[in-house]
Amino acid sequence: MPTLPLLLLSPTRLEAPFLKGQKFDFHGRAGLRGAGWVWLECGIGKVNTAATLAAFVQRRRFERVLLFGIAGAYADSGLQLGDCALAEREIQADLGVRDGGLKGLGFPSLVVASRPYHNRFPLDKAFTDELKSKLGLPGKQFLTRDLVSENPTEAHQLARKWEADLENMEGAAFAQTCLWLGLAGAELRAVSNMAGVRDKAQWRIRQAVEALEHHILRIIGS
Ligand SMILES: O=C(O)c1cccc(C(=O)CC[C@H]2O[C@@H](n3cnc4c(=O)[nH]cnc43)[C@H](O)[C@@H]2O)c1
Repeated sequence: MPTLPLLLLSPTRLEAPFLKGQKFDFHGRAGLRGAGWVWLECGIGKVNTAATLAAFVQRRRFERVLLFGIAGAYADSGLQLGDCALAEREIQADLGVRDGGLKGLGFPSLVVASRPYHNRFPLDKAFTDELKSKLGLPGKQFLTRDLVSENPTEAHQLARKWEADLENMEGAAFAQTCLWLGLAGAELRAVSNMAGVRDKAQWRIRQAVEALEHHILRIIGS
């Protein structure tokens, strides 16, 4: 029996220039079909990501979904520019009250199999562990916000408050949507910048995308 294709998502097509496949369009989002995989651009930010994923899987069958892209590393994460990591957990850092997140409002954002989730969403453990050992990458705590850290002090405070290693703008929405829909989700990020550093001369986007290329091509077996 044929297995279902792997669904790959990235916020922009700039993070996936190395994928070659049959082009398609999904409500203005770029897509590609390859042997055993489908790639879809999900857009920047949480709303774009959750909406695109939920709409796309409504009429198509997938078991496994991998979100990949660039990200900012927090200074104490042990991650350097160009390094990659897989998410053990995603933190939705925008929701609820400043001290206490959504628990402070007294209700969860999601309940699955009687388990409440507030601001922290695990990625699928089996899929993530498989990728960690196949690719030799560490598992880290990822944090998602609509607003990026705009200076090192803000980045440091966020990292300390949430015990996070890496900052991005989509992952928590992806992890929450996967949990809700019963999809096995994993997330791979390459460090393009240190979080809070806005000087693009200090960013290494090309190096990060090359690191993504290395790992994604291994995953899809190209
Ligand atoms: O101009 C800035 O200060 C700035 C800071 C962070 C990111 C950007 C972007 O335009 C990229 C957003 C895009 O890439 C991911 N990303 C990459 N680095 C970070 C980060 O340090 N904090 C949050 N997100 C980051 C993000 O997931 C988006 O898809 C501009």
